[in-house]
Amino acid sequence: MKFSRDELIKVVSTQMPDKRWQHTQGVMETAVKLAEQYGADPVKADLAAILHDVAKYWPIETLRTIISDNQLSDDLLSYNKQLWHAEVGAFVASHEYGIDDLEILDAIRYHTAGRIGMTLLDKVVCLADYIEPGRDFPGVNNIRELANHSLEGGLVAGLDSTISLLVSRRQIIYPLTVLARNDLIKQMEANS
Ligand SMILES: Nc1ncnc2c1ncn2[C@@H]1O[C@H](COP(=O)(O)OP(=O)(O)O)[C@@H](O)[C@H]1O
Repeated sequence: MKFSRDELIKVVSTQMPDKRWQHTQGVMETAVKLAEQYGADPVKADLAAILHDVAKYWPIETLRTIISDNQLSDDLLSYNKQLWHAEVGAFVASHEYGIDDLEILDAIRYHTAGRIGMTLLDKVVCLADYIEPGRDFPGVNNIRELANHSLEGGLVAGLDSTISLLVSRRQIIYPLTVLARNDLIKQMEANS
């Protein structure tokens, strides 16, 4: 079944604490602005942002079951659980909320890890997740500043901050994020 935007907002907002819904609203606002600035579709950016964290607070065993029962990218299951909600979010958007636009589904799926060959919409949603107004972590203002001038530059700085954090905690890095970062740097070099 297809949901209206208002219906989506209602069903998604009830699946997370207020604070996370506020974050989602910040991502909606920022993703639309970035889409307008960098030539992505603002309507798709808004929908992907509404849904990006829909599964963030689902029980971890539910996420694991959905990923393994539906043959979603199950290499994810041997990496950080924090990555799982993005894959499940795309699945739920498609199977429960009738989103059939692959660009929107991919932007949800890759909003945390990134991927090689990120689309404009992937980049917008992933960067918006780093810099929405409610975010407050060391270096966020630098990422915001870079994002004013370059979508890829802002995103590389965002991914670098995640990679640095993981390195500093000696945590295992899901390699797709490193590949995404390298690919964005290549794109920037090719365009300079
Ligand atoms: N490549 C990766 N490998 C392992 N963990 C990762 C990777 N990328 C992101 N993460 C984890 O996911 C977290 C960010 O997930 P995100 O959905 O943006 O959550 P939040 O919105 O709560 O910051 C990071 O802080 C890190 O712990």
